[in-house]
Amino acid sequence: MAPIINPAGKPKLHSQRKLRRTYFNRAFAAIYSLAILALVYHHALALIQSKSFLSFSISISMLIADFVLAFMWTTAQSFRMNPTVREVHLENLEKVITSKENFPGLDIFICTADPYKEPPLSVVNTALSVMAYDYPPEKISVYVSDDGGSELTLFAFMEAAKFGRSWLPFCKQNNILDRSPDAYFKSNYSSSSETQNIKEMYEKMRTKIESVMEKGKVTDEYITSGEEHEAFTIWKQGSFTRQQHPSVIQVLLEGSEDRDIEGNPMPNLIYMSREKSKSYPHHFKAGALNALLRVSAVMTNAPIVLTLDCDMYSNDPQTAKKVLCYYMDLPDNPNLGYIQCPQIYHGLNKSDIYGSEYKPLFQMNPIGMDGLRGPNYVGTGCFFNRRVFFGGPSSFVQPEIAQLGPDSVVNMPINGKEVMKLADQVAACNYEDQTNWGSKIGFKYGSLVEDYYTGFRLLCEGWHSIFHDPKRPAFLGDVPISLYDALGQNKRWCVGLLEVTFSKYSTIIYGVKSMGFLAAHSFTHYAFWPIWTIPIATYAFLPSLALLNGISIFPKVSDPWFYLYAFLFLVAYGQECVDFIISGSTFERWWNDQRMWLIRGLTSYPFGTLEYFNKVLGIATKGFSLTSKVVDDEQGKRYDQGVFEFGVESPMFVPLSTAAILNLVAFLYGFLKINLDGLFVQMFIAGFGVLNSIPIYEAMVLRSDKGRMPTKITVISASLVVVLCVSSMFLH
Ligand SMILES: O=c1ccn([C@@H]2O[C@H](COP(=O)(O)OP(=O)(O)O[C@H]3O[C@H](CO)[C@@H](O)[C@H](O)[C@H]3O)[C@@H](O)[C@H]2O)c(=O)[nH]1
Ligand SMILES: [Mn+2]
Repeated sequence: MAPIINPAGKPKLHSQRKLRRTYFNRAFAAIYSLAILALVYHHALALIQSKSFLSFSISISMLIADFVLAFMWTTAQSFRMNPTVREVHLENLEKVITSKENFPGLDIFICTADPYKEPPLSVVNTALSVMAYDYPPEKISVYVSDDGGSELTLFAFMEAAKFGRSWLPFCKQNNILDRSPDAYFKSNYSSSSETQNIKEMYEKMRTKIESVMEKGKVTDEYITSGEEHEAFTIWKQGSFTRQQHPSVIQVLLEGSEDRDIEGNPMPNLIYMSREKSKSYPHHFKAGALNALLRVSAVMTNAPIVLTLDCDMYSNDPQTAKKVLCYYMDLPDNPNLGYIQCPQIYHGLNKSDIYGSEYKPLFQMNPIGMDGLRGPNYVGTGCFFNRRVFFGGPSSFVQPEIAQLGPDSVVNMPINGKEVMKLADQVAACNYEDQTNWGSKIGFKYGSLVEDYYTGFRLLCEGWHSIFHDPKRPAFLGDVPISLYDALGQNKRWCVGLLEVTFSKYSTIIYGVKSMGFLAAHSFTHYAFWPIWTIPIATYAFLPSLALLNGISIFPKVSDPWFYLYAFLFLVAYGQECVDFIISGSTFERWWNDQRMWLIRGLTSYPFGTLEYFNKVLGIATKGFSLTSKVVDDEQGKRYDQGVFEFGVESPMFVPLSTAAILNLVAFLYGFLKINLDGLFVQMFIAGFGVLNSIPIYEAMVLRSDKGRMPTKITVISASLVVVLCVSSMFLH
């Protein structure tokens, strides 16, 4: 293990600066806070003056809704107080690291969990893209964790190991930028006999992998050596299932022996599927990552660890070196725990209808957090200092066996008996019994957003993190392409976030104590994400229902208080929009992002909250439902055209459609009514709802494709609107 040191008198490897808008943001926040105080006063007044039970109930509902909005706005200001951007000076790196031997080792973890939801071919592409990093290959080890325990995935990787011997030298000699073969062959590369040749090899590999996928198992005709044959025998024993099987660890490439077709060393490539048993919890991805930490410690124990999801391939071969520009400064910054690259996606449709880019979450807010303690960990594209997994900077937690410690030096062949035996032992399902794994050591257990939770805990322990967001994205990933998938993912996040919110490591108490007010508040903003459902649902239903009953709940246009509402709404929305566009997006994408925020407020946020409470009460739990990465052709086409995909009879769509219909009814009613005095704001809100709901109406009425709104949902929702309207009439 090469030490990460920085010789004195070093050239500058990276620099940072505060964004110019910082001061504007701060002044602005002060003004907006005053407006919020005025609103509180206005609400208090309304509450005191309310004359009936009904008006009191309405006032208190609006007060709570606005309180939550104000709370979320306040926590979000932490992202705006000290935004910091960084730049690396890669050209100076070779002045600091003068020979290959001095590069620190890099262990890369790739997680996959289901060959049918995460096609092995694309996992292979991810692996090849990082195996081909511009970095000494003898320093790279790629570990693939297969929680699906699938021979199909192992087979795909055996093929990848063979293809890699040609692919790596091809990339390096031709200075290819897209080192995921799939991305490369989809780009407009210049054709030559060499590229033809390599493309043919890729196609051959692809056909093989796909036909094995179709068969559902690896039959003898695909096996070329006795060694391979032996590797698959374990699956042939009848008792092997994905929930119950012994660990499988296969070294597919060994750097010290295997060479590419040009005779250069290859990186290590290791396939592993940790042992699974129904009687032990496996902790989903966090469990997989901890098994990876241990197995890699036994084999290579590199000081830098990169975690990657199977659907996030490397888009820039220089990334590992760029990251070194931060790591080499470690002596000056001994608490640097991890370097997070943003999640950026390929294949988004032009206006990103599902807001899948999550631009604020993945690209804008981390800049703000970087100026505080550092960005949150987002599960993929993150380079860790291995040491962070063993306690805080000044409180080392010793693992149970010395070989797992960050300072242990491995000098045995990774394929040797001794190493393999130990690897098997640490990949066992009962290995973590009575140990600190998941609590004080490794990735933390207890939340479905193991990434957010682990990052938060690490920063609380005293580590810092850095946000690395170069112009050419370091990694590119897949997005969910149906509304149901997008919301399902968000729902899982909500469950995970609430698990943190209500744990003893809550961001508001433990967080503030450990990392200070502002930094903790950036985490609090996410911890409370699901409560956005309160104001969104209130605003979706209450103003419309009141409008239908002729009850005015906002100030008249002629009332000076009206301007307060107008200011609060326009300015908050305006600032979000401007920030969005400044950070390189479009108005259209911002519009869809805010629409998805509203949609989540009626779907994944409340349903995630429900699921969380079910889990607490011990009623059914879903666990980690994977986001599907497989694209149905028709569905893909609709996505590319920017058409919303409903299709599923999900209960989540019921509140959404109900609100959409109600807003339309209220808006039309208001339109026909002549005397609108005092109802303008409610008309505006209903109209805003209608504008946002256009794709929903289309899906209910105009479309006949498979992605339309299921009739059942439309009927239930329409009936609910009737019920709501009638019962509200009885209330006053
Ligand atoms: O039991 C499991 C479940 C999942 N995974 C892997 O976890 C990754 C993320 O799963 P995915 O279904 O793609 O979830 P997303 O919602 O797209 O992922 C986001 O949210 C997760 C937390 O909920 C983070 O772990 C991810 O990094 C982040 O990209 C994938 O590589 C899976 O193979 C496992 O290894 N084991
Ligand atoms: Mn994913």
